[in-house]
Amino acid sequence: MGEQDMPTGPGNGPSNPGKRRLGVMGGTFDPIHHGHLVAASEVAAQFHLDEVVFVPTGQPWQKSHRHVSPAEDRYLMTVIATAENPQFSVSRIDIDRGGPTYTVDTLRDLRALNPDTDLFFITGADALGQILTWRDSVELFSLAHFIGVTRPGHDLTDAGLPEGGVSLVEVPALAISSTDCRARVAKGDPIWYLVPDGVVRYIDKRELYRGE
Ligand SMILES: Nc1ncnc2c1ncn2[C@@H]1O[C@H](COP(=O)(O)OP(=O)(O)OP(=O)(O)O)[C@@H](O)[C@H]1O
Ligand SMILES: O=C(O)c1ccc[n+]([C@@H]2O[C@H](COP(=O)([O-])O)[C@@H](O)[C@H]2O)c1
Repeated sequence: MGEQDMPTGPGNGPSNPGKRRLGVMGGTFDPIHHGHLVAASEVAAQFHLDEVVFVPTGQPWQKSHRHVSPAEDRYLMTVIATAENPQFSVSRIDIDRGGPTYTVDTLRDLRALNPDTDLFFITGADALGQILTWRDSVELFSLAHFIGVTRPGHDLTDAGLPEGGVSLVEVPALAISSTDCRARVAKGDPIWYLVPDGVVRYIDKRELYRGE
């Protein structure tokens, strides 16, 4: 996409020449898989992002009904998965803050750490559909532009969300979920090529998901 095709206007978020453009991909990443990586890569290209920071949750309060792997394991798998891409980084802010993870805190902290930067929060169709249940959901849209990406099995719609606050993006669809990866490991099925090779080896080394 050339500079002339740069997304602009109310539906495509801010276009402030000279300002850094930082993508934010929040997730529990239990484990991180190629669906996450493809979504981040595609949005980075389409929205001319300078960098995408992956932010593993500390305590995902909407997943409190199930066992979540230790934050350090999820953080390390995210580092392993993103290490080769110079445009990707990983932040510990949600883990180090402690307590339940709220995206409003993530975005406030990232704004403070990154002055003169426009933030683009990347989220899948399933999470986008739930956003009005998130803490301080009205404030969220003043802190970042939201980008909803397609995910097999979930309709991608911005119905009910503030006009101009959200862009919808088609990414090459990968029907991978962390839930399915965990279930495959528990059954002894392979997860090669669903997650990066280093993540397969880390899961094996740490014996994650075997008893689930
Ligand atoms: N295959 C996928 N395609 C596009 N987006 C995805 C995909 N998998 C996850 N996402 C998005 O990535 C973000 C983080 O997802 P998360 O870490 O919860 O993974 P998950 O696969 O949904 O996990 P789980 O199955 O445990 O709920 C969410 O916004 C989610 O919608
Ligand atoms: O802010 C909230 O209340 C909130 C509620 C649920 C999910 N989120 C965020 O949505 C992202 C994906 O979450 P999850 O649990 O689907 O991995 C992650 O960054 C979470 O912190 C945020």
